[in-house]
Amino acid sequence: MQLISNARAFGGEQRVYRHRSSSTGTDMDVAVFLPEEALRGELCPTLFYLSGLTCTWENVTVKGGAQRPAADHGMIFIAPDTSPRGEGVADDEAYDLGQGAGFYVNATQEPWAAHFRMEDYVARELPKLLAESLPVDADAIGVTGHSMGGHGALTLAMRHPDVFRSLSAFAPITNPLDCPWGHKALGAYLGEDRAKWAEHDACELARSRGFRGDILIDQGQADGFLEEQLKPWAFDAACREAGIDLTLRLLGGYDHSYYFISTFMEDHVAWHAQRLFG
Ligand SMILES: N[C@@H](CCC(=O)N[C@@H](CS)C(=O)NCC(=O)O)C(=O)O
Repeated sequence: MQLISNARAFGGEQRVYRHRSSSTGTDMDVAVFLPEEALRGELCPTLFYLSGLTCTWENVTVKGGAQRPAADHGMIFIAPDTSPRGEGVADDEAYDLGQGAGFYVNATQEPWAAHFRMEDYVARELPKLLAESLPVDADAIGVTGHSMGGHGALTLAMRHPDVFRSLSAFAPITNPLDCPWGHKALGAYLGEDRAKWAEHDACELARSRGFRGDILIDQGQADGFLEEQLKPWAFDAACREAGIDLTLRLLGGYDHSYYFISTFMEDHVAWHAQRLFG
């Protein structure tokens, strides 16, 4: 891993690394906040934050406000990119497909299949690479995310319970089988067989695989994507059916932006800290 930047923050360090990814076949950038404990070499619980459409590692790193609570709890905070990037990588003019919109799946369809392998990257390659290179406690990794990244957090945690032990999300896409973003992206990456989409639908996964812990979701009630794209009530119903303990907080007046995320980031870091510190 090549260190691209490093800045002191809250007694720790905010770093950005670049590394060659065997999953995507591209260089990937990833932001890593290390608290003071990690700088001393102590193994630390670690929270992955998966970002939404159009984002890179940078949005949450500069606007999410995660560093102070991560430092307070002695947690490492990881912000991966949302897709492979670069000239040789397929793309689409729309903001909700291609670069910046990897949807945390392994694409099987052309022209995406060569590089768009974000599930392997986030759930397999990155936890291993980080645990080998930094004081990441591989037995204490949690995952959260926003919007498309909330979908990534919910689905990857349920598909990879050996990797992710605690789970929360901000305004997640909960039912891609039943929303325009989901139809477009999963159709493009996985093809038209809806049975393949169901393997990456949080509602379906709640019923088929479940999650052994409890789950926190925060959702702003003034979020413009709420009714058409996010549908947290669908996930609420699925969790009730599956007997999963979901805390769904509907927050009056909050929208889809990083003002919303930064307001509640502290609660999410604390949620994961309570579950990861054994
Ligand atoms: N650009 C899109 C919306 C994209 C969007 O809202 N992206 C969210 C994630 S789904 C985000 O985090 N944007 C980056 C930011 O706010 O820094 C639109 O115009 O409708």
